[in-house]
Amino acid sequence: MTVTDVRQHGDGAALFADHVARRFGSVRAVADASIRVHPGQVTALVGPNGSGKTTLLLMLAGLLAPDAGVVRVAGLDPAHDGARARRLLGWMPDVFGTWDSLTAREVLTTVAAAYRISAPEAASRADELLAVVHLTEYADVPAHVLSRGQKQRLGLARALVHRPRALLLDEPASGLDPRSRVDLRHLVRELAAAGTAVLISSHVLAELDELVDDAVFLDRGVTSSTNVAPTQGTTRWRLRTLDGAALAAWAASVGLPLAVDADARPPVDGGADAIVTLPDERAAAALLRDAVAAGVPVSSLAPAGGALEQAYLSLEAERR
Ligand SMILES: Nc1ncnc2c1ncn2[C@@H]1O[C@H](COP(=O)(O)OP(=O)(O)OP(=O)(O)O)[C@@H](O)[C@H]1O
Repeated sequence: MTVTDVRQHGDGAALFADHVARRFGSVRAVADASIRVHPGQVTALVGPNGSGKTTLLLMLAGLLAPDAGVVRVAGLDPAHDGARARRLLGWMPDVFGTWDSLTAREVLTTVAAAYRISAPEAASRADELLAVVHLTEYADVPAHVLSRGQKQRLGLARALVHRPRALLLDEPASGLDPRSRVDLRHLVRELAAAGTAVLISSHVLAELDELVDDAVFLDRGVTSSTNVAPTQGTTRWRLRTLDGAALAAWAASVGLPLAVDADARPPVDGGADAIVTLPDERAAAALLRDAVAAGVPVSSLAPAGGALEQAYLSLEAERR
């Protein structure tokens, strides 16, 4: 297969964007974005506010045409094969939208009808999905009565009505309580295990760490070169001691560089927090053993932030 063929057919990816760009007047919302999500894969689309995440998702969903570049959904071009591409795709926008007069159940059966799912099948699919997102008791309540988090859950159910092969989730966890976030994680992993490709946009990295297989970072409309796996093993560790002077003296004696931990909550009187950079968990265990043996009162040593957060910060540092 030639490079042109790969671009034209999407490289076997369920979701594929290659050097995609999109402007709004003078604003370059997406400048050069490339992404691949294969069946069964969960990928995070991570970037600061205004970096172009929603714009990129809208292009993948076929709701916005790119000015340049190639978008494919399971090999189909949403611009020319819109109906077939949409049939394969589930889209959960960051806000639920105006479906206010319909009940939760009607929202789902209406979407099912749009996908030409028969009425009996639509009714049973709606019941099934309302149970999945824990909204069964709200089935016959108008959607506008639902809370923000409940609307989010209904939005997720709506995206799943037609059993899509690829799923685009824009900030799906915003407004969800902790229980619903855990449920969302389990549901997304189940969908992926069944072969669905999932792309999740978020700037809340902590909740993505356990969920995603890899991540694409977007900054000012430009993706990092390709999908990157969250770094395995943690490099930055937060060390807290009850005696800052003892820690400083021991670190100096063994040549261990300590960095100030700007994010730490204030330590107890005389105590201190420091960031140490370590290659892996074995090094962390050794450091803890040696510090305690040298009489440093260490009260905790833990990874400073998740793997995704660290990958994101190191990428940001490289770009400065
Ligand atoms: N319809 C539009 N018209 C004009 N500018 C737009 C439009 N949509 C997005 N933009 C601009 O494009 C840039 C990227 O916006 P986008 O919504 O894609 O970012 P985002 O990464 O999803 O942000 P957030 O994390 O805040 O949701 C922003 O500067 C935004 O103001």
